[in-house]
Amino acid sequence: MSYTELKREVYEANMQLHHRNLVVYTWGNVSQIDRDKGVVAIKPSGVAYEDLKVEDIVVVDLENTVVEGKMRPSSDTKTHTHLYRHFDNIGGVTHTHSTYATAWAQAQEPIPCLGTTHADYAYGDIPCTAVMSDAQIERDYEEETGVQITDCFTGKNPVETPMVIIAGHAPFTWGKDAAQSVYHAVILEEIAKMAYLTRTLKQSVQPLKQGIMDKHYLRKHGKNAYYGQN
Ligand SMILES: O=C(CO)[C@@H](O)[C@H](O)COP(=O)(O)O
Repeated sequence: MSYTELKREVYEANMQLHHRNLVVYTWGNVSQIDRDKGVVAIKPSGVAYEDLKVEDIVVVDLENTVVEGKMRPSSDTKTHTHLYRHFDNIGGVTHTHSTYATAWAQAQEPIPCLGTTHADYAYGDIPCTAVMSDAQIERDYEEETGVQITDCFTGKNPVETPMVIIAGHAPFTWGKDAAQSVYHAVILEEIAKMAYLTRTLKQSVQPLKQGIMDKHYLRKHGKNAYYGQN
């Protein structure tokens, strides 16, 4: 894929965030990787979606060096590239401050699987990262945000749960490309809203039984969550 095609796909995905009302003003960003070229196209920092143009999309390498583009890449670039370096089966990453997912992130609580809608898209809780240490914040907040995400996915498959909430911050989602990472961001916001409303209706409601989660996982992935059998 040429840089032009990559930038076009990333531009369209960012505009989907805006059209789906998942972002306000300049919040959030979407990227996509071209693994053959070893580059990532990402939204420029501080640009309102209404003003965004395809040519504004910035191309960086996996060490965050700009290889094409006049604008500064998103302030979250290091988080995106960290995920691409550690999750080798993802092609697109989205970050938003969508209201309900961000509320769960600010509460520093994982989103429990309270219904089959959730079970269709994520296996078990949607994880919340651990609170970052002062040393991590001092070192490099954006890079350490990526570390917090990959740490909380130790032993978990990022394809089975393509979403996470960052304690005290907001959500990140991913997928096979930028468009699918945005799709997962839309789904996450709906799941977060349903979970919040469910808990508001009945605080003591329990998560789905494992058997139901397994059935939904089997239907979606064609294998048992635990046993990996087809
Ligand atoms: O999380 C944050 C700020 O808390 C950022 O994601 C902003 O929401 C967007 O930053 P840029 O991509 O414009 O640098």
